[in-house]
Amino acid sequence: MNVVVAAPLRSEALAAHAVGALLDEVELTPKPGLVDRRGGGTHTDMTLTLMRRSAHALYRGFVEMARTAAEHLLPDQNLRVQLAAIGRRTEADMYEATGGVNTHRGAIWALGLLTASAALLPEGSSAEDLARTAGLIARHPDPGCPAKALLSHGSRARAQYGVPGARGQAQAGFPHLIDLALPTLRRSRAARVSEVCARLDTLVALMAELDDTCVLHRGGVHALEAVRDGASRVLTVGGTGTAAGRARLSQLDRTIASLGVSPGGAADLLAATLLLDRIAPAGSIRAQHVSPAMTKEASWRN
Ligand SMILES: CC(C)(COP(=O)(O)OP(=O)(O)OC[C@H]1O[C@@H](n2cnc3c(N)ncnc32)[C@H](O[C@H]2O[C@H](COP(=O)(O)OP(=O)(O)OP(=O)(O)O)[C@@H](O)[C@H]2O)[C@@H]1O)[C@@H](O)C(=O)NCCC(=O)NCCS
Ligand SMILES: Nc1ncnc2[nH]cnc12
Repeated sequence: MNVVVAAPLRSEALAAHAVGALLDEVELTPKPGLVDRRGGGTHTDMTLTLMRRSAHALYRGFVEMARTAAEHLLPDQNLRVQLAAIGRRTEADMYEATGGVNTHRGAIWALGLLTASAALLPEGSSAEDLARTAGLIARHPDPGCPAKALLSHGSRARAQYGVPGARGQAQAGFPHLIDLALPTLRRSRAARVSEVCARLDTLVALMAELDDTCVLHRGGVHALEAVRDGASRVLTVGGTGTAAGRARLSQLDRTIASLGVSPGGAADLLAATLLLDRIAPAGSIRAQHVSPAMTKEASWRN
């Protein structure tokens, strides 16, 4: 049964799910190269405590994004402008909480867009509809984007290697979430591996397919190929729920440590997957099954 929650409370519930998904991601262990319960991975400036503090600091921004979207009704240019302003304020909250470390910039982007689209659509909407609507919002231009944004690691990697990066992923409606990560999470669960292994399989599936600008920025194409190849090798022997898969995950951990890279984009998309899993459970309704009477704004969802 879907419980309809009043808009302000729903915004807070969505924000709590977004923060919960970020915490679930960071606590997941062992994650190659990333911050987890073992330590900072290949990051010299991040710790588990810092990542937890960062996740909590984003709550206010996610509430604001959800409230703004709920009041707005349409995924239009105006909403994009408002979300970008809130997104930049939320980045400032992150930097304040972390003493200037970029812990969750990509996550603010991905989970912010998904939180906003969940607030915009009827409760119980499917993951596909949430991701597609997030993509509609992301495709509008961002006139407030400062010139210095072109100097970000992601922008440089996109220009140098011609990959779509975090922006392209969102604008395409998060295909890696819908076609890869969420199906992997649910398939692994159905195979009755532990929840930790199901989440690790999801991370590894993302690492095997993503053009992660974090990896490209630090290690170039050679490192990206090594990461993707090592991750595929975990999956080809049945994933992290098998002894062979676990051995290959350890090998991937060593490879990534020796390359000194970090799959930060895959980590963000794992958190986004866990958010969708929380707010759009398997079997949730698709747009074509939503009565137009449920919302005046049904047309843009079809
Ligand atoms: C559109 C924006 C995402 C800006 O994008 P851009 O590419 O210009 O900027 P980046 O700052 O590089 O952010 C992209 C981050 O997204 C993650 N990511 C990477 N590849 C992908 C991918 N293929 N798909 C999805 N997501 C991806 C990744 O984030 C994680 O890594 C961060 C650490 O990165 P970095 O600073 O490079 O770290 P280190 O390697 O550790 O640095 P050194 O130690 O080497 O110095 C970490 O934060 C993770 O989150 C990419 O980094 C968007 O941010 C934007 O426009 N924002 C403006 C506000 C806005 O519109 N908000 C919308 C509100 S809903
Ligand atoms: N666990 C993690 N480690 C490093 N960077 C990240 N970005 C998002 N999650 C991360």
